[in-house]
Amino acid sequence: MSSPTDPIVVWHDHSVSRADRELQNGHRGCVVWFTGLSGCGKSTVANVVDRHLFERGVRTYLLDGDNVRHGLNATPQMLAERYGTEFGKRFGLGFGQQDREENIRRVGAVAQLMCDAGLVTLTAFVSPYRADRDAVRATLAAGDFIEVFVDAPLEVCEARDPKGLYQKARAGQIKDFTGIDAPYEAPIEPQLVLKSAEFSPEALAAEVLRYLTEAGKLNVS
Ligand SMILES: Nc1ncnc2c1ncn2[C@@H]1O[C@H](COP(=O)(O)OS(=O)(=O)O)[C@@H](OP(=O)(O)O)[C@H]1O
Ligand SMILES: Nc1ncnc2c1ncn2[C@@H]1O[C@H](COP(=O)(O)OP(=O)(O)O)[C@@H](O)[C@H]1O
Repeated sequence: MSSPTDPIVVWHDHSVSRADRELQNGHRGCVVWFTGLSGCGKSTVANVVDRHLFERGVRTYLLDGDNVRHGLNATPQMLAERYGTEFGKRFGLGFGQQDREENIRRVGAVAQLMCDAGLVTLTAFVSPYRADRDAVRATLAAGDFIEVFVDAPLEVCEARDPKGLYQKARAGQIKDFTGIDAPYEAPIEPQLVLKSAEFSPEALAAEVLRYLTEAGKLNVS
């Protein structure tokens, strides 16, 4: 686990450790990182996993791209309404490569804090760039980052198109749309591959729960 250092901003150790929290929770903290094309099923399967874990008494939380982009990683337009255009331009995030890099960096830092707090932290972001996902993995201890590739063919995602975004992207109304005119770099060695064009959300969620159980994340023995 590597963290940057700074002579002015000095790390302060907590009096309550991650191990203390995991013992109280009765399970480990970790980050379950769902990645895949828009429309592949990240949010759906992550929500099913979230619900099952919650019902089993696991302390869990779900960070979803669409939602985080309304607050922590709001768009320039959203920020401009309250903070002004210049502020929005400087801190708001769109979908260019560097904005996506910053989106993933910020949410990766939040996921690291939640993992350290002993939460099973689920993240559902397109996160198309391998380097961005690898940078998050590098901030976590070995085994804490569980990469889940939600794998559906582009044509299936486009046929689903629940928000009509593929249609707008094809019409040139949205630029830099993943899979259309922006790349998606599939994971090379993910911990899990979920074939979301072939199996139901419940079946895919069961695969994730099975992995977490077998990896020892859902107990502290
Ligand atoms: N240009 C472009 N490319 C991809 N996706 C777009 C774009 N514009 C808007 N959207 C909608 O935003 C959601 C993706 O946000 P993410 O934060 O997950 O994207 S990323 O990780 O920064 O690539 C994604 O949500 P999901 O469909 O749930 O994946 C899209 O609906
Ligand atoms: N395993 C699945 N099988 C069939 N349809 C699915 C599956 N997972 C998701 N869907 C449907 O596909 C669409 C996109 O799902 P969503 O979870 O929003 O994808 P993402 O979060 O990756 O954009 C939704 O209409 C959803 O109901």
